[in-house]
Amino acid sequence: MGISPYYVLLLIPILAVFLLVLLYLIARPRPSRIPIKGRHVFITGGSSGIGLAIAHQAAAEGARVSILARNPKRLEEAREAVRLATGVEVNVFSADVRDAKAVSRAVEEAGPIDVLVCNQGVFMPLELEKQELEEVKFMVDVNLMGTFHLIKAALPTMKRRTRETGLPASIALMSSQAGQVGIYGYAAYSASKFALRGLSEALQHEVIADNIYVSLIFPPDTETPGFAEGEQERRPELTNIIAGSSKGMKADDVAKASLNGIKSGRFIIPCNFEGTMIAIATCGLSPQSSFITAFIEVAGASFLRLTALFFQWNWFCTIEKWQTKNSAKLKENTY
Ligand SMILES: NC(=O)C1=CN([C@@H]2O[C@H](COP(=O)(O)OP(=O)(O)OC[C@H]3O[C@@H](n4cnc5c(N)ncnc54)[C@H](OP(=O)(O)O)[C@@H]3O)[C@@H](O)[C@H]2O)C=CC1
Ligand SMILES: CCCCCCCCCCCCCCCC(=O)[C@@H](N)CO
Repeated sequence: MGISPYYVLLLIPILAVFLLVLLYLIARPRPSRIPIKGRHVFITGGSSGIGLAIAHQAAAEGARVSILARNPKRLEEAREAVRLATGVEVNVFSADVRDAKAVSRAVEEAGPIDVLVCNQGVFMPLELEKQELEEVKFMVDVNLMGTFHLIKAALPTMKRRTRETGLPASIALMSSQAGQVGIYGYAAYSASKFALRGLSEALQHEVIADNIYVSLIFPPDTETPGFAEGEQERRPELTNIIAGSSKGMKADDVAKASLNGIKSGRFIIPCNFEGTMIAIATCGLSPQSSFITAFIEVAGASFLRLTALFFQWNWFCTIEKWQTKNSAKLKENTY
């Protein structure tokens, strides 16, 4: 007599179903679809790399596209490239995002925005000790302050537009996997990208009543002109090794993941498999509209923490080995 111990096993699926139902009820913000077709998508840094790839795809999907960057020649080339590929005429705006007035003029001229993609960004990896404060400030100004300027300029008309059309809108910010985990060589860059997360979490609370969804995009190393130009050879070798833990991507694939995430109103948008793992490991107190992802976050928490600790262990070992090797070399050279 008595209850068979095997009944205990039944508890697992029952708990899982209970948890799924609970998460379905409480996941916030409520899921939404954000249409792109026929709507105004404004992309900063849209003349190169990831931004240009997003411009191409948004145009191909029937959006009205505007791009903003500094260099007018590169903007014209981008306009031409999108026209050749899709037949769509892109509006171009030359401005430096560090100049709040110039940003606000461009945004006004472009007209009300439905999807704002703050993608402009600069990256100069270097150990903080060797990096000039000027470069630190440059990254913070372009990556963080530039994003503030854009949102401040676009928000009032975006709000009016969602009220008038009844359709949800989106503000998407381009962070980086280096905005989820700080790694060697990225003290300044990571600071500028982590900051976007605080901005996004707070902003999502403030704009949900206006039917605006905030998205944060976290790409790994991506093949772009900006990445090819300086980063790969300039980057400290330890940064190369650690960043190599996450598989690199093509700009087109990052753009596809970004647009899919934006259209589904996702708060956090990972781009590759490692990115999905990092997103779950670093979910923290962030908004989550998908109850399925919420379920994975809850069920996977301890396992992913353990995995993350193994990654850190591996990285610290690499750093230690590297430094022992280098100090040996240094000694050789002095004798
Ligand atoms: N490539 C990568 O490995 C990764 C990139 N990212 C992020 O993705 C975003 C795009 O990167 P990626 O495509 O590689 O970069 P690129 O260097 O290829 O392009 C950067 C774009 O931003 C514009 N831009 C730069 N500074 C300013 C400024 N002050 N004002 C206005 N526009 C500016 C550039 O135009 P112009 O110079 O004419 O102003 C260009 O259009 C960045 O935010 C980056 O941090 C995230 C993870 C990985
Ligand atoms: C729990 C499981 C964890 C799994 C793996 C963790 C891997 C972390 C890799 C960090 C990569 C940082 C890339 C920065 C890209 C970038 O922004 C620059 N190219 C500049 O643009």
